[in-house]
Amino acid sequence: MKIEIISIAKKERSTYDPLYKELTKMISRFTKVEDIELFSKDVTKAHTISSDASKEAYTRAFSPYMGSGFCVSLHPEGKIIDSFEFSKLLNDRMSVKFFIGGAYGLHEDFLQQSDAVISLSNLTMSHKIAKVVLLEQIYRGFSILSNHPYHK
Ligand SMILES: C[S@@+](CC[C@H](N)C(=O)[O-])C[C@H]1O[C@@H](n2cnc3c(N)ncnc32)[C@H](O)[C@@H]1O
Repeated sequence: MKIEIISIAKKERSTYDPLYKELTKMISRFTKVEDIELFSKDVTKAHTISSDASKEAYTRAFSPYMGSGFCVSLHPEGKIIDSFEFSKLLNDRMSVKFFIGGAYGLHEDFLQQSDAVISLSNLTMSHKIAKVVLLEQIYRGFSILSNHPYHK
């Protein structure tokens, strides 16, 4: 199985890097996670235009990654699920792709194309924090699926 986390984010050092590294290492006992950060000139330009233009640019950046695998979009107004439901997203799949939007979120059309749209809570988080929470839930999800004591 392969997991990809694809986000609209500048490739730069972050305070959260040690957490990403630690959680990715924990998950590696179950599967490999690839962290893909995208921030094209198209996105930079769209940010100077409008929220809609920005969301369209995010969709263009994501489009090469859509169409294969099980595509899960992260959206504050998505479906609130618990960790057991989250674990089912990972169960028996060859490829799962998680999409984290940019400053303006994700386009409605993109959300409709996704196989699932989930919320991590009613709180809106920065994309960097959303990735930390997502990684921890991926580890917890695999722990649930394999009856590992991490999830008590
Ligand atoms: C700064 S937020 C975007 C906020 C934007 N106003 C919106 O409504 O989506 C950047 C990204 O982080 C992710 N995110 C933030 N909070 C989230 C939450 N509570 N649940 C799921 N994803 C979240 C989403 O992918 C979002 O597109």
